[in-house]
Amino acid sequence: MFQETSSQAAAVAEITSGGLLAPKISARRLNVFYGHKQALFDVDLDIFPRGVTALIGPSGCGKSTFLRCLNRMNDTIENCTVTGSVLLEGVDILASDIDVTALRSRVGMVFQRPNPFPKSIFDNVAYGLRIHRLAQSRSELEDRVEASLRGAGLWDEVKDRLRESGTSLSGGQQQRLCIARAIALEPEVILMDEPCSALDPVATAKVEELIGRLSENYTIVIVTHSMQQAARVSQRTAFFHMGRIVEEGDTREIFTNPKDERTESYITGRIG
Ligand SMILES: Nc1ncnc2c1ncn2[C@@H]1O[C@H](COP(=O)(O)OP(=O)(O)OP(=O)(O)O)[C@@H](O)[C@H]1O
Repeated sequence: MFQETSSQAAAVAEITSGGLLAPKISARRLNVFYGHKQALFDVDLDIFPRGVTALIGPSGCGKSTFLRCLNRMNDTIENCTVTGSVLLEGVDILASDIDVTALRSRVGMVFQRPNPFPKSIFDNVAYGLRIHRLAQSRSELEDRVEASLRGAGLWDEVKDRLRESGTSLSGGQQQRLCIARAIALEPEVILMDEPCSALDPVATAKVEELIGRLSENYTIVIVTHSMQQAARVSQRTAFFHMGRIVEEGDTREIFTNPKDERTESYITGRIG
């Protein structure tokens, strides 16, 4: 269950070396309401730079709601109110004067179902670069598209078909295309909401391997229903239950020596 690449091991060492690193993101007293229904209750969580933090817990416990707070995706949901603070390198991203478009280019997101635009493979990756005017010339655009596709481990599979539609790819390739689209903007943080739930085991393994490589350079937060996946890809884990964080910390510790009986029940399959 706990096979680590050397880079993941390095990330673990860095993250766990006496807590020397400042958190990349700190959520404090985060409360989220959908209308009158409260979905998160006073959630505090630090997310450390680089490496992977997994959010686990039973269905409806608030994992996706929490994830969406980290790049203000809850703003798009009518009736959703968020209180508390989410500090990204010390700056509260929930503040009213935050440029949400700029925030989302720093904190990218990959969704449960691969959602490529109905555009060519090239244009899917080029889209954000064009919108944000991140390439000054056609050749720079092409270079950045190639680098992003290489970064997502997809280049060799698509280099001869860049003009074909993104939707013509397999599900696993589409998800890696969405990851390429996210990393094209060189975000600092990548949020992943069950990125493998629609994929077969082979495609899942490729995306997990990719997550391991990306975690050398990016801070990754992943929601997963698979405890095996959380154990394989993450160095830190937070266990949510009924809108609260019950326990969080080193993944190995959470899975081998949980402190709270609700965590233990969940990881041993007694609640779920
Ligand atoms: N758009 C919404 N409108 C109203 N209630 C919502 C909305 N999204 C989520 N909720 C409610 O908020 C609570 C937390 O939901 P959330 O999707 O964050 O949980 P989750 O842990 O990600 O669940 P799952 O694992 O099933 O995806 C649930 O009770 C859910 O019904």
